[in-house]
Amino acid sequence: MDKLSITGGARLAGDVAVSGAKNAALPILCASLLTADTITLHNVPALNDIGTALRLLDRMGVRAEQGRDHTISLNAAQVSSLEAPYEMVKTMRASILVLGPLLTRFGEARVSLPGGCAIGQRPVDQHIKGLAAMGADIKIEHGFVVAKAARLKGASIRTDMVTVTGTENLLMAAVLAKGQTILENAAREPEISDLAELLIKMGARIQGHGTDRIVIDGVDALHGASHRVVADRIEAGTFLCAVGAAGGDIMLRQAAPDTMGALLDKLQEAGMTIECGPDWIRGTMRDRPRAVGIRTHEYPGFPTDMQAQLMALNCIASGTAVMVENIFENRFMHVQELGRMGAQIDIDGHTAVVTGVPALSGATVMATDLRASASLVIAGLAAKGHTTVERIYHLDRGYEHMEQKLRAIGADIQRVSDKEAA
Ligand SMILES: CC(=O)N[C@H]1[C@@H](OP(=O)(O)OP(=O)(O)OC[C@H]2O[C@@H](n3ccc(=O)[nH]c3=O)[C@H](O)[C@@H]2O)O[C@H](CO)[C@@H](O)[C@@H]1O
Ligand SMILES: C=C(OP(=O)(O)O)C(=O)O
Repeated sequence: MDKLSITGGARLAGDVAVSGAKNAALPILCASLLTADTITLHNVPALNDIGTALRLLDRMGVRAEQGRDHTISLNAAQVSSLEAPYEMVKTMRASILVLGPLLTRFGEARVSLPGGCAIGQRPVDQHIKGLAAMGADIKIEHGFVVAKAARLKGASIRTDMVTVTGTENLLMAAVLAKGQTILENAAREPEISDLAELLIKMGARIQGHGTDRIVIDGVDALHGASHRVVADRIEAGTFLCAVGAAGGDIMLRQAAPDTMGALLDKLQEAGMTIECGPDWIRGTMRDRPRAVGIRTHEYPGFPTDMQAQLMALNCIASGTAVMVENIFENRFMHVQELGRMGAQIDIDGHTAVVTGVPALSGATVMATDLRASASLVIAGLAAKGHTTVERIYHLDRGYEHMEQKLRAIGADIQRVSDKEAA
């Protein structure tokens, strides 16, 4: 398994091009199942999760052609399997996003039930409840969600909690359903709006995306379209936190600052100077950061996917930060590893109290999930001495060439592959 070897202390300065958003690209790839025409996507990030999604679609008979410059064309004219097997769903929970498209276009689907994962149980009961309300005969059988419906019917659906992939699955199911679907308590994440914009280009009739009430009038068929995936606000935020913790001056290009309000406010509160244009963000950090408290919340609140990275910054900030994780029950797995680097963090339930120390000290640490891994990298960049981050396959799931992008702005960071380490 690859590791990252980091020598901390370098100031970070320069330009970074932000990749397309993993969490927008994954539902958008699955949306290709909704039509027999070709969908052409630009700005698709080169990530392991995207590879997994393409392999899953390939097994179903979707033909994909990878062009240059992060472009992929997909054609689902010859779908031959309506099943998402366990081996794929277990490596990527977002595989559940094929359920809505398969069921609504082909009238049946068999998708392995995702298990829990490091950050929490993450059930998919709301996806199932919504599809049942649209008339699907849906049950759990031998670890699979098995669903059938001659044609889904529009329905009024209020999910019990705000769910991102739940909203996406129901949105994709509703675009080909008969009649009108109203999704109440819908998630408002920018990745949902990005998916809705592609669906509208394909001929779907959707209103209210980006709000908590989405109204969809089903159509009989969708057609081909092309679309550029929105910038990854979490990747951009991760680089800003790295500069916030290590010090420096970064220019993020191809970014979407309008999707990052809650984080940008907090970084300014921490002492970072932020300037933005329509598609760029410049972040400058000259002094030691000030500790900043957050409560994670659904968009437009502070994203849970940025909690771990901001915690790394708080570890070396002046003052004490109270950080509350409201979305996932077990998303403090990085705390113990940060502690091995000298961080002072107390956890009480879903609250972490981080008392900043003047400096962290490098150590060997183990990554446990995607954003936890990113927080350990940030801590390593800011720490004194040498840090090894083990098990970085989590990082490769969601960050495109992270170490190369960091090296280009002055970080001393190397990937050590299995063979070299042996
Ligand atoms: C691929 C993708 O886009 N992943 C993102 C998506 O995950 P994901 O869509 O899985 O997260 P959800 O928004 O569904 O989860 C929010 C909360 O609702 C709970 N829940 C959800 C669905 C359900 O049927 N039942 C239920 O109880 C979950 O356990 C969690 O506690 O949104 C999360 C919250 O912003 C992000 O951290 C993930 O990066
Ligand atoms: C939790 C995340 O992703 P996933 O839902 O794919 O596990 C993430 O992107 O931080």
